[in-house]
Amino acid sequence: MAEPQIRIAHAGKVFTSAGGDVEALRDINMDIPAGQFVCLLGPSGCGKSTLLNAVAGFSLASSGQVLVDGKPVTDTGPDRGMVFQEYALFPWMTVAQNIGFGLQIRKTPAATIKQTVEGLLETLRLTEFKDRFPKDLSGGMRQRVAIARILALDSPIMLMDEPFGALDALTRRSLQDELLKIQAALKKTVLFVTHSIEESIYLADRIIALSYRPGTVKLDIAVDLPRPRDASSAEFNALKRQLSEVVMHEQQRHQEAEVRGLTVD
Ligand SMILES: Nc1ncnc2c1ncn2[C@@H]1O[C@H](COP(=O)(O)OP(=O)(O)OP(=O)(O)O)[C@@H](O)[C@H]1O
Repeated sequence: MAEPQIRIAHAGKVFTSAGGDVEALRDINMDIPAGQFVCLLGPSGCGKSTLLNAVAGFSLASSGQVLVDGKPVTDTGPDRGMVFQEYALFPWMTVAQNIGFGLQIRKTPAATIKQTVEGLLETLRLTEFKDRFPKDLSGGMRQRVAIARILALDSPIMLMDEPFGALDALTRRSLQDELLKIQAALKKTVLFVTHSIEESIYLADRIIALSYRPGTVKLDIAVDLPRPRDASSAEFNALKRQLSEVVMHEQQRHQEAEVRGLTVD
């Protein structure tokens, strides 16, 4: 069998601070093949962002292994592009400049940058906004720019941390659909963090639900429903019920821990 593109083996993460240690992740194991769309699901504080950051190389695992294409992650890299919830765009650059920035850093020839940026502006329906600055865009458009920016670098892996969490329901659905189209066309591997059960079922080939602190893999399931997925179908709702039970249970542990001011182990 082919090597997985991302392998996480017995990974753990402990944050050390003056107030004491926080064990955010414990013994996380998963193999993700190239081209798979994986949603990491769980309530606030279960370690979803911590796990994504360990794959991105922003903040490394404190134990175990995180491998990308067989190599341990020790730093960020061009093979992994990240999209955050808050739109991490450069406010002083136009849409087109934001999209082309990574290529400019790589010293890509200007003609190639122009061609790539124009193609992405079209794919993400941003052409008429190319000369605007981020402050003059809606939230949905800013996230389109953020997606275009990592597509420009052609990273095979897209890491997305609640990218649509701040958007209204309609904009969110349209970006979800665009992302699915892009992923199907470009065969990217996507690791997508969300706390929305519905979003995870709508998007994912596979859903991995994490438990509340320390984050462990609570459930790892394939979603085989045909696309586009119908959120009102019986199959969709059966899966929603199954996942709700898991997530609600962890949410409850989170709330109890907050009330007691304690860490749940
Ligand atoms: N730098 C840090 N120092 C100490 N504790 C941290 C640090 N970063 C995260 N944590 C703790 O680790 C746990 C996991 O945090 P993380 O942000 O990964 O959760 P999450 O599932 O992404 O939550 P959310 O959906 O709220 O972003 C939390 O309890 C958090 O308080």
